Amino acid sequence: MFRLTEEQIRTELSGLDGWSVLNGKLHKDFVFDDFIEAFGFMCKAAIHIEKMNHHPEWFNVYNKISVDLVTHDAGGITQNDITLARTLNLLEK
Ligand SMILES: C[C@H](O)[C@H](O)[C@H]1CNC2=NC(N)=NC(=O)C2=N1
Repeated sequence: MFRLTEEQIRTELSGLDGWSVLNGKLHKDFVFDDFIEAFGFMCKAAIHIEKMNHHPEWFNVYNKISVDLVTHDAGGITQNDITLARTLNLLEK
């Protein structure tokens, strides 16, 4: 898996609501109604994450989840990170 160029990342970001590049990783802060909604999102996401074998760096406090996506094996952002970001946005609804 190859790292995406700045240009490719910028293009992909235009279709990824709420995501940005922060410290070389795709970043988004999710906010839910309460802790159970937030944790339920993490549970739903876990199924897709495991299926993709592509894992986020995420931090949860009560109803908020900060997510960072980077491909560790490539040392940067790859298509897998874009795909997972898109998947997380679909689960957010
Ligand atoms: C052994 C296992 O397949 C690898 O470590 C996978 C697991 N999940 C992963 N997740 C992420 N974000 N990056 C990786 O490079 C990665 N590699």
